[in-house]
Amino acid sequence: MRIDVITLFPEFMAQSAALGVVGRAAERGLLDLHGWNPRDYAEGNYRRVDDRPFGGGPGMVMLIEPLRACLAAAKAADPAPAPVIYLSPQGKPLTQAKVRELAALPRMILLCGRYEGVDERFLAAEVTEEISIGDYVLSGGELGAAVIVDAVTRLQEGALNDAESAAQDSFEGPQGLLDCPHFSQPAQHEWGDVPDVLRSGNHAAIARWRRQQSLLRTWLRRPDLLDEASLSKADRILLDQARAELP
Ligand SMILES: CC(C)(C)c1cccc(C(=O)NCC2(NC(=O)c3cccc4nocc34)CCCCC2)c1
Repeated sequence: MRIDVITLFPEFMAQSAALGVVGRAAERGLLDLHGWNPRDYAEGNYRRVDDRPFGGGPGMVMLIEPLRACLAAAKAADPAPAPVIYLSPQGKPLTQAKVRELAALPRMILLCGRYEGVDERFLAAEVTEEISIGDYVLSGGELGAAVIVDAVTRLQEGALNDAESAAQDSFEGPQGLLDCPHFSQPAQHEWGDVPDVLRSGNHAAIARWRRQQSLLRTWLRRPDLLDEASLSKADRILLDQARAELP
């Protein structure tokens, strides 16, 4: 998949895509990531990319023309059609379903805002959709772009090895439940012992315990992710039992 990121800080994107799974996928040619800096397309000797907002108020606004020229250059770099996605607090919340949809595309262009944002006329004319990674104040859209690059790259065929794929599947699960607790060495520790079932070698009991923990945690911490109506009978019994055992 090709991803072009329009950002005043292309080095940020390069860094965040150089490590781990994403870095490896890029090496394998599964991800073709390009950064484009609107400042390289700004006219005049000051190469302005921002200016003061009409109507007054604090801060600056990113100008139309440098973004327009920068986007045109990015589009021209590859014949494949690409949605132009603006990372924005006004966007639709990013979900794994959306990540799967984006991961299936041949290409996408991500636009990152800085300052107070982008001239609305550019958004109206050039942006396909707006996506938000969460409800908090950020300094720029680059972290949102990095989130999308990571989440989408993990889903590229061949990006994950078998263990990583299994982990991804467990995260994504049929219902998208929260993860169960994880333990490793030592079995005994001053902060507690590993639950006996995990050391029992009884794989059915282990799978049951993990499922029950995921169900219980999702119900306790993120009931919005749990659609109890669509739970299987077995899952409903596991959850009821776990709730009954709560102190
Ligand atoms: C949500 C909240 C608190 C009500 C809110 C309300 C109003 C403004 C902001 C805010 O943060 N403005 C700054 C700005 N943020 C983002 O780009 C951004 C923020 C959050 C999730 C994102 N996902 O992608 C991009 C995201 C970066 C500089 C250019 C203008 C946008 C926040």
